[in-house]
Amino acid sequence: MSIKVAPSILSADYVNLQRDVELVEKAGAEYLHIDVMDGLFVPSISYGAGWVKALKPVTNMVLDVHLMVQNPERYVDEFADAGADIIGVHYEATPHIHRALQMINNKGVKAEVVINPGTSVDLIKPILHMVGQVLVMTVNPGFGGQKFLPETVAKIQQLNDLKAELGLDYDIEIDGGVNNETVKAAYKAGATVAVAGSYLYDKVDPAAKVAALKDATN
Ligand SMILES: O=C(CO)[C@H](O)[C@H](O)COP(=O)(O)O
Ligand SMILES: [Co+2]
Repeated sequence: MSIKVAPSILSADYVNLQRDVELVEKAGAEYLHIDVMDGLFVPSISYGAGWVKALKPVTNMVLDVHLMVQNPERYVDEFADAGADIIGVHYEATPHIHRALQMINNKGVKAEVVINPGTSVDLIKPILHMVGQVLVMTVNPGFGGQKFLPETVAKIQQLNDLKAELGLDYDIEIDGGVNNETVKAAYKAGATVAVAGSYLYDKVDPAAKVAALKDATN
């Protein structure tokens, strides 16, 4: 089975957002990745729960919300109520990662923990049983268009091994610098979902790029 594709709207044309969303959905993308940035955890400010609410009725894709926000537990209810299907919180963004994941699970939303390139998988072992998805950042968070960091592949492999060892069933998502070449090693190591922003949207034909990611992981 090929990798699930999660286009990041960070690189889409905001004035023609519905068009760009429909393009990738028709091409077979399963998730829509929504990057929320607060100007504190990461330098930029992007968009909030209002965008999730607006996108909910125009797509059947899984709304995959990546909170790059300090103390994300402050916003869990708001994003869940807006229609998020998955809410991801950074291990590095809160001293209360367990509580944040509890809150997401209590809302009936799939909980995701996110780790930066400098964060070890060992640190999230105690909470892996609480998540439906782990997001391994393959760049440092905050910006689209960066280069994939190959040293993150070992962490994907470790998470895949742990899944079997602990008898758990989470998806492993990768985010940052993903294209039809970099996706290959990550898929081989166990990645099941690939976020792609600039690769899909910066140049021509996002639909062909969705197909290329699937072909590269077939
Ligand atoms: O979380 C993110 C940035 O922090 C984005 O999802 C990611 O950067 C996607 O962009 P690209 O595919 O261009 O690297
Ligand atoms: Co992201």
